[in-house]
Amino acid sequence: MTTPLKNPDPITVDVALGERSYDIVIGRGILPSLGERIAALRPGARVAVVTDEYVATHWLQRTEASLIGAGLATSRIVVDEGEVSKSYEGVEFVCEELIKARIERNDLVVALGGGVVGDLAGFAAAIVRRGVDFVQVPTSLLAQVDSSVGGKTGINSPQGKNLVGAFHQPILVVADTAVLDTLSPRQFRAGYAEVAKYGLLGDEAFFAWLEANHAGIVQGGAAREHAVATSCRAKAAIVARDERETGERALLNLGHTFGHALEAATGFCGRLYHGEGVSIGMVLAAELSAQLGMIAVADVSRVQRHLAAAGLPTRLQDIAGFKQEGLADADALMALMAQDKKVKRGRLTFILLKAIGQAVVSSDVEPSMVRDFLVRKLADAPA
Ligand SMILES: NC(=O)c1ccc[n+]([C@@H]2O[C@H](COP(=O)([O-])OP(=O)(O)OC[C@H]3O[C@@H](n4cnc5c(N)ncnc54)[C@H](O)[C@@H]3O)[C@@H](O)[C@H]2O)c1
Ligand SMILES: O=C(O)C(=O)C[C@@H](O)[C@H](O)[C@H](O)COP(=O)(O)O
Ligand SMILES: [Zn+2]
Repeated sequence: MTTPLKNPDPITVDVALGERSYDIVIGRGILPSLGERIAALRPGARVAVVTDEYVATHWLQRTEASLIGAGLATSRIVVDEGEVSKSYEGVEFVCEELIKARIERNDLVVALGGGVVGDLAGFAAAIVRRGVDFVQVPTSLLAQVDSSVGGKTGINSPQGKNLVGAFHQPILVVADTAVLDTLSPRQFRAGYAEVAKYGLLGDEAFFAWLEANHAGIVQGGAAREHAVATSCRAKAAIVARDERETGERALLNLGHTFGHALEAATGFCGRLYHGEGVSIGMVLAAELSAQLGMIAVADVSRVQRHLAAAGLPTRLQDIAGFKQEGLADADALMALMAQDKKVKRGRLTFILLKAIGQAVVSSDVEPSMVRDFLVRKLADAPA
């Protein structure tokens, strides 16, 4: 695939949810069109832009210029970067700032940032005045392919990941792929885990395309837009069929039962980013699937090889200091997994692989088997 000489037209993906339907608009250099797009949907609305300190440095002025240029009044709320803002303190701060700015029910919140800002601002929008509309302007790869779509919003509890939140769909998603040029290489790679997830859970051809083209996504150009659009189409289709995760949507949690427990065990900090936990979690899910006789061992190796080739951690020992604290303890990880939102009547639910591109939801795995599996994985890993 070659880089086009000039920007092609943006790609629009529809999230078909009846009266809560919205567009995801994807394209290089489309941030300046944000104001016009919002003004067309909500003429005269006042807009509170929620962002984090890093994203603000690069993209806040251009975002505000676009909004003001379209005749929209703006205010700004800047939070600390990182997972620490997805907290009770973080949501209290954003809610109080929205109220102080007199954001009314007919006004708008714009979430300008990665998944942290999207989840946090979306949750604040869901609860301030019992619900204000919001627009997602995702600025990380992870947010463009995953967190800005589907309406899961929320914060972490000290006891686990995303344990307090609400379903609140945005009214528009605007993903300017040029914005990803300022993302750090490690954060770019972490977001890539969620891209690979779509291939693994339901699209073998996309996974094979990623094996050949993942470097092009980093470089930018048409491969990047293709990866973002393919991921958004896959997520939009699942969300449209199962908005509230009563069944099929759980497939989007591939790698997350293990991954969220690892994030909690490492204290939601820079030691392990969400996408990195998902990468290790997807390899663990594939290995568990192989142990259950569901997937060929050669396919598990293919999963691990591709994620490692993309520069992602794939083993427990890839986590800095993993033998410390609760991380190297199977019982502590089991206790963290017991808080997973997919747990039903105390039973863990896993997303398992029958093949690359064929994931299934299972509540049939015996906890003792999972524990033994973790004990073995931890014992295999060198200190
Ligand atoms: N709601 C969902 O469906 C969903 C889906 C996947 C992940 N998530 C959540 O998303 C979060 C992870 O999101 P993330 O990986 O985007 O993390 P993040 O929001 O912390 O962003 C990663 C880092 O990159 C910086 N950044 C973002 N965009 C940038 C840009 N364009 N230029 C320079 N720096 C930039 C941020 O300041 C931050 O330091 C986790 O909390 C995860 O649970 C939610
Ligand atoms: O949108 C979904 O559904 C997902 O599961 C996407 C995940 O990538 C994302 O990390 C999500 O926040 C996890 O959801 P949770 O319900 O397990 O907190
Ligand atoms: Zn995720």
